[in-house]
Amino acid sequence: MAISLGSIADDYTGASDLANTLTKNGLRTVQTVGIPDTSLALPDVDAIVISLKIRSVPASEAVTAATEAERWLRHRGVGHVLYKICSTFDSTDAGNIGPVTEALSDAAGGGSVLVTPAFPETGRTVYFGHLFVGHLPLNESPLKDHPLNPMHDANLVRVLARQSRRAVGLIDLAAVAAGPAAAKAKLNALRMTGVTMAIADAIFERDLETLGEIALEAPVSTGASGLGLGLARALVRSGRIAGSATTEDVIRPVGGLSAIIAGSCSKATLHQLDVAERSMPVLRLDPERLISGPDEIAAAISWAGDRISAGPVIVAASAAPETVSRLQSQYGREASGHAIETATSIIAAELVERGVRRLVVAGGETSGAAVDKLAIPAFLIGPEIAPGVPVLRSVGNRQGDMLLALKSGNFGGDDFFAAALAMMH
Ligand SMILES: Nc1ncnc2c1ncn2[C@@H]1O[C@H](COP(=O)(O)OP(=O)(O)OP(=O)(O)O)[C@@H](O)[C@H]1O
Ligand SMILES: O=C(O)[C@@H](O)C(=O)CO
Repeated sequence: MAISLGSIADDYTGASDLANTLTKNGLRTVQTVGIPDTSLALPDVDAIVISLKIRSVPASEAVTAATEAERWLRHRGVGHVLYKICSTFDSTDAGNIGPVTEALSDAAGGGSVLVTPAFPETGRTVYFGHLFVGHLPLNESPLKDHPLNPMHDANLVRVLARQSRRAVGLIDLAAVAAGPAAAKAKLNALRMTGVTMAIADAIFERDLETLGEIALEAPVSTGASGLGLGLARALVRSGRIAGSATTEDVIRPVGGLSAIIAGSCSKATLHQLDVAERSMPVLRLDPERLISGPDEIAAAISWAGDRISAGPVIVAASAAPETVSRLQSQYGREASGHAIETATSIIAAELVERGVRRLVVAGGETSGAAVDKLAIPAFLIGPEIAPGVPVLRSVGNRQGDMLLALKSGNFGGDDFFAAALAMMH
């Protein structure tokens, strides 16, 4: 199997977002959960996206997991590895984007690394190193209230520098808009001054096409789906890939029951839950009871069990920022997040035991915990439900074929949940 592009994604929803972008741009892509076991039969693909759950773990753990995945990819002949990060640059001053990028680049022999979270299709643009979410700078966007990685600085050169040993510079829009030669010259000029990581501005897809072309000349790059688009288009343009990916067969019906589990507390998910509540039963979990013992989990499973044969149900831990901060000040940020993810993953697994085969999960960490609990080793990529969210078909799991959607917290339109279920039969 000749794999042209390898990616290591720092969370599972991010991995399916990237796999969706690569597929839409012609690359036959598979998403694996961790490094695939040798016994797992993978289809013939152009790109492989290894999903890890390393966005919010200690930096040293993230580095170990990512470098192991990099070694696995290089052994399979992958020439370029994209470290897939969040389009809102979710991280803390302790990492993990800087440390992992440096480790991957060092493992590949050093050199300059392009870094850009721009993803114009979902409103993420970078100008003079400042990340915008729609019309708002990152630090004024809803990401300022993220439960695990609140973002308080839109200047990514500064954010990345705080996490990194290497010096960080900027490839500004003027250089990017002038095309690959000018952007490359800027990257080289930075390198002459000892700067080997560069945040790259990008506002339009053509900027990402430029960046994809120069990124492909190096062994490693770091970015979100926008850079994935640039890399995929550069590979197809170069003739190295036929660009023939198709998705329709992936959504062959699987039958069974359907359910939605939400642990994302993003503004988008909270609104999507309110909209879905008009047409589906929604159970709002009590997060405090979830943390303090198993009763709330048992009650949720029983509530869902009573309703699910009549149609899809939603079980949600999601809450507004004030409620989240109250809980976090009582139990700690990581402890409460982890306890809630564990609880929602148990509920997801129990529902699958009771016949759910079509499952939507909202939230990256929440999806990671659920997919791990279900022990799904890989996914094939189906058609897109909303920008960044494809239908996935499970591969190699003991429950048999399932259709899933792993929704990044901030993605999807108002009616996302109904739209997702409408594509899964
Ligand atoms: N009511 C709540 N109070 C505190 N924390 C919560 C609550 N509900 C969920 N959480 C936690 O908030 C975190 C949400 O992170 P998650 O990655 O799942 O969503 P997201 O950040 O919106 O999605 P993405 O990473 O895809 O953007 C999880 O750790 C989850 O367990
Ligand atoms: O890039 C994004 O915004 C998403 O794919 C993601 O990583 C959210 O978890």
